[in-house]
Amino acid sequence: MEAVFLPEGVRALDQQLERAGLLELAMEEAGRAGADGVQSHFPMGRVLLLCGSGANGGDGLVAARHLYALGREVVVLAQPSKHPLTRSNRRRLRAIGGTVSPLTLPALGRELARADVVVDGLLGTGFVPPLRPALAELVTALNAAGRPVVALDLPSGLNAALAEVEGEPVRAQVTVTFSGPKPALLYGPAAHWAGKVEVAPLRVPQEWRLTHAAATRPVAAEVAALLPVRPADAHKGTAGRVWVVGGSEGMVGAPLLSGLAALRTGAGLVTLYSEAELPQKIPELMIQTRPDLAATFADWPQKQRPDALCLGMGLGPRAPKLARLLLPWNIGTVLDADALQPELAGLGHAECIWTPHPAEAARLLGVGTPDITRDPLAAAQALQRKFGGVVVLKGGPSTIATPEGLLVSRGGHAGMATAGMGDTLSGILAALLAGGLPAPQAALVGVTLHARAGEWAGRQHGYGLIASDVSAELGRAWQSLRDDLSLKE
Ligand SMILES: NC(=O)C1=CN([C@@H]2O[C@H](COP(=O)(O)OP(=O)(O)OC[C@H]3O[C@@H](n4cnc5c(N)ncnc54)[C@H](O)[C@@H]3O)[C@@H](O)[C@H]2O)[C@@H](O)CC1
Ligand SMILES: [K+]
Repeated sequence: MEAVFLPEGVRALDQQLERAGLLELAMEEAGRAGADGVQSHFPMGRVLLLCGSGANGGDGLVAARHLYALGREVVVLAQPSKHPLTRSNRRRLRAIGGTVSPLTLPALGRELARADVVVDGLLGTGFVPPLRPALAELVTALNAAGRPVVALDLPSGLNAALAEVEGEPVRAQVTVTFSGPKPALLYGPAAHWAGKVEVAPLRVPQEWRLTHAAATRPVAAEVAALLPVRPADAHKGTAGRVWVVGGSEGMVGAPLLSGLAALRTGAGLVTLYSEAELPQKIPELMIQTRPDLAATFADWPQKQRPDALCLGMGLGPRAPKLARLLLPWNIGTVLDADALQPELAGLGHAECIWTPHPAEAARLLGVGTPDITRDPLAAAQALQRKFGGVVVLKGGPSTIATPEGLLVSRGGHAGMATAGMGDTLSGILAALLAGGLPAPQAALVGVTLHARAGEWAGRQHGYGLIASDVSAELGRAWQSLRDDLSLKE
């Protein structure tokens, strides 16, 4: 389980490490991980290390010592520092023969011309934006030189907490981040400045990391362990009955995509309820057309209710009314598209999953879309508190808010930014709920399967993949996730 950190969490963890007498060792490990990152990605040539005045600069000085000890040609330009560990690591570097020169614009210009790779140890989680002009000038010169950069913890000038970019941060090819990733390394546009992100967890107790984490990012084997296993005597009635309630005049494709995905995720029986005529394109889907769905469901006998509902895709303005009617059924319920309306605040129960994309999330919270995308963790949490149940804030990556905390998903790719992808996810989630997974687990497994199926489909179709290609790959995604589990065992 990887921990996702905000700056305040890093500070609290540092204080705990300091009390235990471990902070110096943590800096040693961080700097060494940075040096290893340079060695594995840029094993040749002269290394220029830029070190700031805080602990990020201290990590840079440790990295310089390791690289020097490995025989690399090393040049260090550093700002003056009052930080005790940064100062002691400057002394250690000098003690083994390394040199440290003042970081000035002319010195930087001279050394950039001779450097093969640059290590950015200027600013980490202690950065408070905006970048002061003197440092901003250095960053601009560094980026303009076009040398490959390995950033320590995060590219200097990025606000670790946010996905947005203010001013010009360092552009890195590789970022070695410590303890766990920060939101700026996970979500675009900030993450685009970080290049390839490698996590060096540092050998601190896992509970300490998790205590101070803002969110967690489960590894594949942890998600795979949640995949439901069906008993050998399963039949279509026990494999989960899903109702997809959606579609309207001119919007008939969306519920079909959800239904297809539910089938491909293993739902035993999938029925589509719609007020519009839906084309019978998939013979395994049962289609029920009713002139007035609210009247149909109003006195539906409890015994004949499905195991899970998938509500809202292409449903139109009647969606909130139907949601009000169906949420009290208290069964697994996915609310998507037209069912994502602010008037439903507070109606979510433990087994329901709301699946907004950023624009829908903005509508639900009454804010602008940029307010959602700059801070997806805060947005997902605010949605969960306002609506109840579980929230999947869709994106690359998706953010899952449960009553117990926040999760960040892995996987997926830009080719999945096409129409119908959300309908597919909703169907997957409904099938997992119908199969008996509690909503928080269904959300995590569903988002992961969706992303992985998208990766498989992307290998074949590239940016041209369409939503039904993702459903077609769900079986392979499921299987490959299971394989991750057996690799771990
Ligand atoms: N638990 C962890 O994750 C560990 C983190 N470590 C490192 O510690 C770093 C955090 O260290 P610090 O809290 O000392 O902070 P930083 O080193 O990130 O930055 C603090 C320094 O930046 C300057 N600064 C802040 N805002 C600025 C601005 N707008 N313009 C110009 N300069 C600015 C401050 O004056 C201060 O000197 C992490 O990023 C990481 O590199 C490791 O050393 C040890 C373990
Ligand atoms: K940095």
